[in-house]
Amino acid sequence: MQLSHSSELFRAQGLAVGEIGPLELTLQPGECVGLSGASGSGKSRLLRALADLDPHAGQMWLDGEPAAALMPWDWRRRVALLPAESAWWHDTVGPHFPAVPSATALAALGFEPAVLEWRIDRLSSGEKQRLALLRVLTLRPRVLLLDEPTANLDRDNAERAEALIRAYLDESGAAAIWVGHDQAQLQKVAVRCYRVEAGGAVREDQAA
Ligand SMILES: Nc1ncnc2c1ncn2[C@@H]1O[C@H](COP(=O)(O)OP(=O)(O)OP(=O)(O)O)[C@@H](O)[C@H]1O
Repeated sequence: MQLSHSSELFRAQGLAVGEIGPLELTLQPGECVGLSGASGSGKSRLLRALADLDPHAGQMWLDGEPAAALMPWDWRRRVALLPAESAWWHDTVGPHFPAVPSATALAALGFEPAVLEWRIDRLSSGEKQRLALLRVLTLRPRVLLLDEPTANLDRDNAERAEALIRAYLDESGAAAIWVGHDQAQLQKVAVRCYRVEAGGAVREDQAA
């Protein structure tokens, strides 16, 4: 089925993984929505299902095209997951980037270009988190799946990350789903919020 809502960027219909869901969600260009819930409620599993990384029920569309029409790797490049714990497999930072990030982009998260030469084993958890955010943005995804993207950051760096993500959504027309525990932050960054309830039901959070 092809969808023809001209301004609709993304749709998930009946998305469920195990007992988590179903999630009914549409995203417009530039929108960021929040996803919260108790620890272990299933937020990360839902993000992995949205990235088509794990088997799931339901259907998804991007720019009107069904997920099934795209190769899984192509879907994951367009609907890109920033996991809570990033993976690093080269010795230094630079080779992990599909395209060299600009000095401006690095500076936006507090780095000098020399960071690209740094060894991975010297990175702090917050440095890894900021660099992983820059890395996923270089893919220029249409939908960003953000799993607690500022959990390891101090307030200044968290605000820098929030501003960079907002600037990317505004400039590209992409959308984001932001998993977080900090309700004040979610209210600031998200246009609306969903909550994974005990038992796995996902509801729009009217209190947010
Ligand atoms: N492949 C899987 N199959 C079955 N259960 C799983 C699988 N992966 C994770 N789980 C379980 O599902 C539950 C939800 O995990 P998930 O990582 O999605 O929680 P979360 O809401 O993101 O939690 P947190 O806020 O602590 O990061 C956990 O109890 C976890 O052990």
